[in-house]
Amino acid sequence: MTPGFGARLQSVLDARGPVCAGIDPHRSLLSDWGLPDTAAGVREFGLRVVEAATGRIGVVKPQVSFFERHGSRGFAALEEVLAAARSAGLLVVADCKRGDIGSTLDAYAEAWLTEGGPLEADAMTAVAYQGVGSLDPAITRALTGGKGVFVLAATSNPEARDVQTARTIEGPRAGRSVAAGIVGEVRSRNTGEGLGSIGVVVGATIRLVDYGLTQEELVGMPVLAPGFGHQGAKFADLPARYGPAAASTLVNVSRSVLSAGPDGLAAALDATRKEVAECLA
Ligand SMILES: O=C(O)c1cc(=O)[nH]c(=O)n1[C@@H]1O[C@H](COP(=O)(O)O)[C@@H](O)[C@H]1O
Repeated sequence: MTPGFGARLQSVLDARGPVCAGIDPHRSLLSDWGLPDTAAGVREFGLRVVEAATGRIGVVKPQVSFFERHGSRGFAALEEVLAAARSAGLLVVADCKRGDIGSTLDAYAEAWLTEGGPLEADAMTAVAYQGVGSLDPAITRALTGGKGVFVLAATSNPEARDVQTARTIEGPRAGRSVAAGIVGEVRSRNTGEGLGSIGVVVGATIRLVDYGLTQEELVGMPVLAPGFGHQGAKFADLPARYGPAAASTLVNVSRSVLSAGPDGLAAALDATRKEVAECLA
């Protein structure tokens, strides 16, 4: 039987720590790295990040948008980056942030979560604005195929606050925040022992209490935490922000390490891994 994503992630967390490097080839970073703003440029950028991450950390998160900008050639580049990362033994979270009615969402999930597919990743990010139930086709594919899904719950960007702190008026979690409703729904999809395969995105820039969430509600499922560095969150905040859930929280770093450039990236990842480990000790 294929091991679940949660179990695979747990092994990676134990062996290599929680740092997840974003593969975010922003136009400005491409220029700083001396690469062209073309499909060839994003391909080279992605492969360099994979090379630096290999043996240093356990997880990478390619940001699909920066590849999609270059159309079919960008997607071809992304296919190569995904394959290189997976064959280097890295866990890959495709940051595609998909959301739609279930039947359509299933096709997105097929793209990112099918074993042997051209865009195969280990997990994908998904948006629950149409209800967590609309994501069930992806969740089912993940649970049966050893893959994972990270559902946006309380995101790192300030514009999301109104929507995500709004109180629901019906359903099993009536009166709770939208963010807490999503966390509860996602939580109920994880069954069995150990770390679940279906997780949530909870930005490191926010205070859980402001979003009607508790740290305990996050325990047992993977948490993807973006917002460190450029968006202002500090690694030192990790224990206070996530409490007991910090042990299963992926610490995403994108621009803060990518800005070190191709020659400085390996050292930046080493330093980040060390600093994060110290903050969690
Ligand atoms: O799902 C995500 O990864 C994500 C969710 C969120 O709430 N905030 C957020 O910044 N992200 C992503 O995390 C990365 C953050 O990049 P930096 O701000 O450069 O570290 C980007 O790829 C964002 O798209």
